[in-house]
Amino acid sequence: MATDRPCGPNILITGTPGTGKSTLAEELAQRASLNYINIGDLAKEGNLYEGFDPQYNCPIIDEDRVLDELEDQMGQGGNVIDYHGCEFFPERWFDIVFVLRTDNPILYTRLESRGYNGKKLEDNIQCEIFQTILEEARDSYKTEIVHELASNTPDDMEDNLDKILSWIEQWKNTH
Ligand SMILES: Nc1ncnc2c1ncn2[C@@H]1O[C@H](COP(=O)(O)OP(=O)(O)O)[C@@H](O)[C@H]1O
Repeated sequence: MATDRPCGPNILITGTPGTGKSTLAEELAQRASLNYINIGDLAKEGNLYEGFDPQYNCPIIDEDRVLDELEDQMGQGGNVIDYHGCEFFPERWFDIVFVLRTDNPILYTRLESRGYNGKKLEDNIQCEIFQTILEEARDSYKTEIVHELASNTPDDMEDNLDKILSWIEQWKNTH
């Protein structure tokens, strides 16, 4: 069947930092033979920044330049995008959006072991408590393509991979 995405579906894996986006998205891309794109790494490699946030001690991504950089590739399809936000991407880019969710004590431990502390740690925990990214995703995309996935344990990850891989098979059969 003809498709406007010759290389497969575009999948967004989003969620609060530490919920397991990179771990899941990299494995998914490998198993499904899709391109893995980590927005943070892409910005770093291309120096796609527009300033520095002293509060969080990190550079600020130049969203317009990130979008320009990815436009052609997203048009081809077959991409797994990994980013802790979802508002600035065009809605038309994604066929499905997964929002990873992690219980607070587990997330706290993961972020602490990543070296987060103080305000950065607290703000990220608050982000998860208030399900900020899930709300963002529901506001930015059709609700039927937004799916919440538990991401607490390795078993969760295997379940999530199975679910997404079978969704990809279905997508291929209908496009
Ligand atoms: N489903 C999971 N079960 C247990 N640990 C996980 C799971 N997913 C990720 N992790 C661990 O949590 C930490 C953060 O994962 P990472 O993929 O870097 O998160 P993110 O990309 O969302 O910031 C890593 O140490 C990773 O090994």
